[in-house]
Amino acid sequence: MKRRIATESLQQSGMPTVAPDVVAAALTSAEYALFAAVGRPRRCYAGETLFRRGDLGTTMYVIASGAIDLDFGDDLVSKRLGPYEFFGELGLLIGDHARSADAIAASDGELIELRHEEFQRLVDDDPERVSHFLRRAIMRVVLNEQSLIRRLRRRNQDLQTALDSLRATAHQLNQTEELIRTDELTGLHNRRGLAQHLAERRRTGSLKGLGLVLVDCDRFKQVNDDHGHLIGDRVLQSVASILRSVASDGDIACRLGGDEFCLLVSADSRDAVLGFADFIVTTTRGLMQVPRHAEPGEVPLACSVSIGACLVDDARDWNDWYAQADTALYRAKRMGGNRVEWQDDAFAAA
Ligand SMILES: Nc1nc2c(ncn2[C@@H]2O[C@H](COP(=O)(O)OP(=O)(O)OP(=O)(O)O)[C@@H](O)[C@H]2O)c(=O)[nH]1
Repeated sequence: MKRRIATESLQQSGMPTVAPDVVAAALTSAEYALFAAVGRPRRCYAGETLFRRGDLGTTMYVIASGAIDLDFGDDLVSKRLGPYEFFGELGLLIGDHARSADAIAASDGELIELRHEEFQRLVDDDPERVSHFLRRAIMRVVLNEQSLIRRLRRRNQDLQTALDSLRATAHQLNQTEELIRTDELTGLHNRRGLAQHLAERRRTGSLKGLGLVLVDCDRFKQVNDDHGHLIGDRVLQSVASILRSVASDGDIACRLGGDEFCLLVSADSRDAVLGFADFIVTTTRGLMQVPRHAEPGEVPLACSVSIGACLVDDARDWNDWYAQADTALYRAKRMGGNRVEWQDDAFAAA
């Protein structure tokens, strides 16, 4: 029954059909009698190692009683062989072959050892039976190799699947991290994103030559009150777009919360920082004047903004820079908004 199943599964797998007795791992009783007549009997004991993977060997073994475990290592399936089954035949057939498995006795038992001299006597005594045995032995090696290749392929596929799923998870994590540091409404960095950016710049020593532009919408509450929250959102998005258009690679535009934004830009002089700030104020002003014929009522595209600007002292931290820029922003608000104010470091310290 076992033999029939083995042949059927081979046919299903598209491999060449082989006679059932060729596939069998056990010797026929005639073969066993022949091998037993010339081989050397040997006792083995549970746990005894007959050979290790990689050992060179020229002896073949037939099991007379007991059981032997073959362990091919590398997570491959181990095999347990019983009476009449044989192993180690490649060593005998091709000479000094590196063993492909550990062979360990699973119980006490009897083995028949065959070395080259004994095998030569077999060939002389019964060449026909030995030739039949040889064909089987070779076919068994081929089948074992093919089954090994199939198992390795399957393992490879499993690994590939695991790798794909790891990649997908890493991608999702990246996306989640991106979401965590991004402001949902405007797509700018949020405070967390800004903090990460600053920590990274401090770590790499690249906080020199920066300017801070602190932006706050003027009378934004009124926009919400007059036109509703959705229009308010759109106005915030317009301001965010202007900041984004100014930021180059390495700069960071951020929504600090509500209607407050900031831009941290590469700039090594007051004029350079003021250039960015003026552009933002002028552009929001310009947007407020764009005619909106398609819109019912006077729905604003933007609102005016107040800006406080300063140069960043890399020996200090965010709280100091923010306080410095905020001093200027507060002044701009007090003066009616829609303008830029500058704050020197010395003035902040005073
Ligand atoms: N539409 C909208 N409104 C927001 C959002 N976040 C905060 N706000 C509103 O923004 C308004 C900010 O109001 P205030 O802090 O008083 O500032 P302001 O009205 O601009 O006044 P000044 O800064 O003094 O010119 C509040 O009414 C908040 O409810 C948001 O995500 N969307």
